[in-house]
Amino acid sequence: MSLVEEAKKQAAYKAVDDNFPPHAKYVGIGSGSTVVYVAERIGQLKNKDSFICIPTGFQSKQLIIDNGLKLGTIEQFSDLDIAFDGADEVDPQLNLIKGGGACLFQEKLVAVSAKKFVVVADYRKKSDVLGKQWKQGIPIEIVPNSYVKITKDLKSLGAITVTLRQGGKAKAGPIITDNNNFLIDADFGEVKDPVSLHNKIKSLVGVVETGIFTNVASVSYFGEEDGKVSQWTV
Ligand SMILES: O=C[C@H](O)[C@H](O)[C@H](O)COP(=O)(O)O
Repeated sequence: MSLVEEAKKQAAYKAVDDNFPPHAKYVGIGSGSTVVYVAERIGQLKNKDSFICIPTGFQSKQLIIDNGLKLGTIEQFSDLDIAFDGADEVDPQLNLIKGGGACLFQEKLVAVSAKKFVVVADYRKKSDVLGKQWKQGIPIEIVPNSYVKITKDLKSLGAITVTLRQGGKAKAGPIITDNNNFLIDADFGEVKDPVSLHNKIKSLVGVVETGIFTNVASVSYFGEEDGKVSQWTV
């Protein structure tokens, strides 16, 4: 296992061990490569038949199924005891950039529905200020036919570059999210005021959600290069 992969695993295992409520009924499971180890650890719990897991997208649903956990939906269970998820960048106030894996709307829905939201990440995600480490831009989920208008609007708001994310080798054309939307990456450089930037972007017609998460995480676990796990809390 590579250093980064080991760091992800250590952070995820400790996050579950420290935070999983003994009598949890409803648990949110996020998306990405770090949360794979969260699902693995939760799948090792002896009482895993006593709670229901709520996914944040297709990959997350598969993780729940593959680890022998009970699956539910956010429509059925909208008050969660806890949720775990990864992040692309984390600042010391626990503002986050998320959506590098094209999931963000369902992730935010699950995160804000949980009494406690725990972030799991490796050492590369720590940052003084959002936008310093994660150079790809702020992921923004949009309704497909609004992309031309929103591209212009984001530039007016100060975006340096605005890119309609492509599906890569496996798909000619833009990536389609789990909610059948498009995804834009807008580079605003270093984001000094994430709440204000989120609010401005969110007010544009056609924007479904932004990948700026503020005032939602209460603790973040980071797997370090030396094999230890560090924590930031607010
Ligand atoms: O869209 C993806 C999610 O926001 C992920 O949680 C985020 O990209 C972090 O993923 P990873 O754990 O693979 O770095």
